[in-house]
Order: sequence, then C-alpha cells, then structure tokens
Amino acid sequence: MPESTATECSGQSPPFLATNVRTDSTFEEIPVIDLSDATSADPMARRALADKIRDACINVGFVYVKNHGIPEVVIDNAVNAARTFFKLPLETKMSLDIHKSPNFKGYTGLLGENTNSENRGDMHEGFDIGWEELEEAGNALRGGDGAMAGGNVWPSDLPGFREAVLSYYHAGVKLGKLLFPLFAMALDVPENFFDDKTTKPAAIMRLLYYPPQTGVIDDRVIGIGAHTDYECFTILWQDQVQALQVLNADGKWIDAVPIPGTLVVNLGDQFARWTNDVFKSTVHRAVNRSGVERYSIPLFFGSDYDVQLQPIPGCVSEDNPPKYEVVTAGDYVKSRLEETYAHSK
Ligand SMILES: O=C(O)CCC(=O)C(=O)O
Ligand SMILES: [Fe+2]
Repeated sequence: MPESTATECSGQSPPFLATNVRTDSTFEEIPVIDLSDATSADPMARRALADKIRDACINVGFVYVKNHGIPEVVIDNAVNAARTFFKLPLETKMSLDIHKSPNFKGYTGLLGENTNSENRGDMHEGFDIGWEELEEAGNALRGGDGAMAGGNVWPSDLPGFREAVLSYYHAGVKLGKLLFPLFAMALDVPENFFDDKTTKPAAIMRLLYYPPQTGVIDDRVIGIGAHTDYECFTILWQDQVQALQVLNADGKWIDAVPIPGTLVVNLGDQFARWTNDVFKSTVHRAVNRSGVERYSIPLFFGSDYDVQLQPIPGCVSEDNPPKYEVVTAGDYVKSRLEETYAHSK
C-alpha cells in the first residue's frame, strides 16, 4: 500500500487533517487489518490499530478485516437463509416488494435497482432489513428514525429465516460499534466521538444474490453498477466468488479478491460528510463473470437517523471550508435510496 501523504498542521487544536490526499492514491492492493487489538486494554495498542485504519482510509477507503469476532456459524446460518430465500418462487418474493415499503425494506428483483444512474439496472436480487430486536416482544417501533421510520417485512413460510438473518445483523452491528471508536481515533477525535451519534443503530443489511453473467456483458447491466455507499461505513461478507472491484485514482478497477475468514470494510458518503472528504468513500462495483452464482451480505452502518451530518471541527479550516450542506442522516439516506429505486417505481 502506498505511504500516506497525509499531513497534519501542528499547533492547531483539534489537529487539521489535510484534505483530498486520497484522491491521488493509485493503490493496487486492499490492505488486510487484524482487529485483535480493537478491544485491547492498552491504549497504545488501540492507537497503533487506529493508525493503520487511518492510513487505509486516507489511501484506499477499503480494508479487509480479520479476527472480526463474528462467529463462522452465524455467518453460515445467514448465508444458508439467503440461499433458501432467493430460491423461493418469484411471486412469493414479490409479495415482499421493496417498492411497497415506505422505508425501503423487503425484496428487490433483478434490475429493480439502479445503483449507477448511467446504467440500466443492477443484475442482482436483494432483501433489505433494518434494526429489529431478536425477541419479537421487544419490537415496538423506535422513535427518532425520521424519514427512515418503519419496520421490516419477513417471508411468512420460512422457518428460522428471521432468526438467522437477525443474528447476523446483530453480530454485524456489534462489530460496527467496535469500529466507530477506531475511526474516531483515526480522525484524532476522542474515541467516544460517535457514541452519542450512534445510540440507536441506523444499520441497513442486505442479502444479495448475483446470478452469473456470461457471454458479452453490456457494461450498463452488471451485478451492481459503480457507486459509493450512503452510510458511514459498510461491513461486507462476500463468498469466494470474485466479483467486487474497487476504483483507484488512475481509473483502474482493482479486484477485491475474496480472502477466507475476512470481511471487507469500506467507507461511505456519511463519513465523507463528517470529515469534509478527509475520509472519502471509494467507488466500487460488482460483476459476476464467474459462471456460478454469488452471494454477499453488506451491512451499512450510519449515524442515527435524527443526527445532523456536520463536519468534525478538525476537518474544516479557512482554506478548507465545509463542502456539504448539513442534512440529517435519515433524510440523506432516504434521498439516496429514492434515487436508486426511481427507475423501477
Ligand atoms: O456485493 C458486493 O460485493 C458489493 C455490494 C455493494 O457494493 C453494495 O450493496 O453497496
Ligand atoms: Fe456498495
């Protein structure tokens, strides 16, 4: 991985992080980071880990994480649940059509979504959920979710599906809660900076199924078109089928080759907003040319939906004024989802 060219202006409080350093980065590889020290009692060990994360965020915007703490069995159960769900008859899946949901929960059919507005639709099926307690009794709708308020929808005749999917969801949220303090340290703000901005996890999880595409592939109809993610960061489980690609500053697509035992973590646009582009989100896409089906499970972890996305003080200065209009996270995510689904309304 290239050396970070980030500079920090000394003598300022909080330190000013140089902007746009990442845009010149022609990374060829996505770094692998071991999360074992994330819970270390030694602040120096956590600091060393945060430094690695900072370097990856500034230069690449994507990392693989190992020793991430999500048990293999939890992953396997969720993936098996996804396989079973996508094999249901189309009519059953369409009864959960995401277009019927006010907050974008449920099933997306092939070409139902168009993540890159220049394309003609994405060649994947999806199933989206948001926060929900595992114990159904605890599931009164939460307050404070603003534009994104609303519950999940579930298939009625798939025993164990809800439990398997929600168990992975909660394990993913737990991992996300471990990562926020590391990102905060990487930005030179207190480790608890995001605590009061992530009190009721605004995490959307998707089960994704990509059929294989063979023969001549129209670049406007691929697994998922080139895009950046909408939240702070994404935690992605992918199977062993290569499809995900990440764009470097030379305009070259770098394969995010599946590495057993790892998850991919990438920055999203809410972090670009929090950091005034110090942590930019990196463009990526997926094209399944493998000849076999592919599954992935992204979990998009954002700020609470009622929180305003305003730049962290250390990331703005007179020379680097705020680049983004301040909006609430809920309005922001909803507007991005509306664009994504507009073509199939
Ligand atoms: O399936 C993948 O590897 C990527 C999915 C993705 O980029 C997304 O859902 O935002
Ligand atoms: Fe993405």
